[in-house]
Amino acid sequence: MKRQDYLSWDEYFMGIAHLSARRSKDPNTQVGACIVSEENKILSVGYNGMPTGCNDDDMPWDREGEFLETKYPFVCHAELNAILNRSTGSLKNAKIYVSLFPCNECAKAIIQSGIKEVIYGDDKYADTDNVRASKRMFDMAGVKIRLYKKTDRLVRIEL
Ligand SMILES: O=c1[nH]c(=O)n([C@H]2C[C@H](O)[C@@H](COP(=O)(O)O)O2)cc1CO
Ligand SMILES: [Zn+2]
Repeated sequence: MKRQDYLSWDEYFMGIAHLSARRSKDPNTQVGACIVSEENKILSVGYNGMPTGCNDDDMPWDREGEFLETKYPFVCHAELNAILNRSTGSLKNAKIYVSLFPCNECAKAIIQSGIKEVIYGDDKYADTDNVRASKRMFDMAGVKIRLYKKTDRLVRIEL
């Protein structure tokens, strides 16, 4: 008989999103994204980080202060990185697993790339206009949004 406790597709892809987030240097919020095709094949992954060539150690990671002294104008979001990391082929009808609900800028990129479903783990910024704008655009564009349902399964990987 086959194993019964194998990971579901949702657990597998959300797990990869969370593992990718562990690469993030952001001291406050680590975000990971995993894009998969309609056939559940992984197309791309990403996490939030500074643009290529912009040294992590020379960039600010603060949340407050002078705008140019914070991370906000510089950091590349996990979803955008995952979209841009896809070297060839289209993302039409793909799904994106993200540990955090996408901001409005990422929502635009998600819609324009042809992604049709967003499965998110956390929505801690739900009360912001940013996220309200995302939801409005997803709704109008016919992009399905779905909260990832936690299974309480713990996966321990020895590294
Ligand atoms: O959808 C997202 N994707 C994403 O990668 N991020 C990144 C940008 C920042 O590095 C960090 C948010 O930082 P903070 O929670 O401290 O404001 O998460 C943030 C959001 C939501 O705004
Ligand atoms: Zn974003």
